[in-house]
Amino acid sequence: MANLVIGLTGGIGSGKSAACRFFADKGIDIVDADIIARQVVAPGSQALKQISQRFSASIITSTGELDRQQLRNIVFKDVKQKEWLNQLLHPLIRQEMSSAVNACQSTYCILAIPLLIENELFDLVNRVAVIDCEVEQQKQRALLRDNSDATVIQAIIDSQVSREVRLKHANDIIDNSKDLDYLAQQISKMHEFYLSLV
Ligand SMILES: CC(C)(COP(=O)(O)OP(=O)(O)OC[C@H]1O[C@@H](n2cnc3c(N)ncnc32)[C@H](O)[C@@H]1O)[C@@H](O)C(=O)NCCC(=O)NCCS
Ligand SMILES: Nc1ncnc2c1ncn2[C@@H]1O[C@H](COP(=O)(O)OP(=O)(O)OP(=O)(O)O)[C@@H](O)[C@H]1O
Repeated sequence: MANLVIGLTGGIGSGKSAACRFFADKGIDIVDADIIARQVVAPGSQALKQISQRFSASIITSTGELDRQQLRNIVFKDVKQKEWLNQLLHPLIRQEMSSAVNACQSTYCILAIPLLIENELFDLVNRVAVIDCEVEQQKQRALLRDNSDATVIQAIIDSQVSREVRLKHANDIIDNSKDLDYLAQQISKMHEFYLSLV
């Protein structure tokens, strides 16, 4: 197990995955909650079966996979459905994250969790690092990346804590308001700092 677990968080489109790639380039083990969230609904899983029973069989594609776009459009338009999904998936995701962190080998590791603050997962990490940019940049980046309309992206932002609240919980702030080269520089500095702590 790594000596130091850094919880990396940030709103949709803030740059968590981009930041993780730069940490991984330095040999740091990454545990990514979004990847685990996909594994727990893999084809044939119990959770996927429960999702199709609640919504409709058409939420599973012909190849047996979850139609994520369809579920995204349902849950971010209806808070009750989102709560149901969260209650089903969050305990499973939490359990898998714990095991994955225990298996980390690098000097320190990164646990990237979009909802670290919302779900008060502070006991899983030693420090909280927030990847930060303007909300407008978040929206633009998420819109460019995802096949979602602006209303859905806004609904996701509204379901997460505000930038101000997130920053209040930060031990470390990673500025992602400029280009990716600038982000890489920020990560290099943060990497040196984390190495100095272990
Ligand atoms: C609704 C789903 C199927 C949509 O899938 P899709 O591939 O379109 O999006 P993806 O999973 O890549 O999530 C994109 C971003 O949306 C945000 N987001 C996802 N789920 C949630 C949620 N329940 N509450 C708030 N924000 C969320 C996060 O910022 C995340 O990084 C998926 O997000 C999901 O299963 N969500 C529930 C599990 C969850 O909470 N995952 C995120 C934290 S572990
Ligand atoms: N500094 C940057 N300049 C330009 N594009 C960026 C920058 N940082 C990230 N991006 C791009 O913005 C999009 C969102 O970034 P990324 O996927 O890393 O965010 P995320 O926080 O992981 O999002 P989510 O919470 O939705 O999973 C991606 O297409 C990414 O390549």
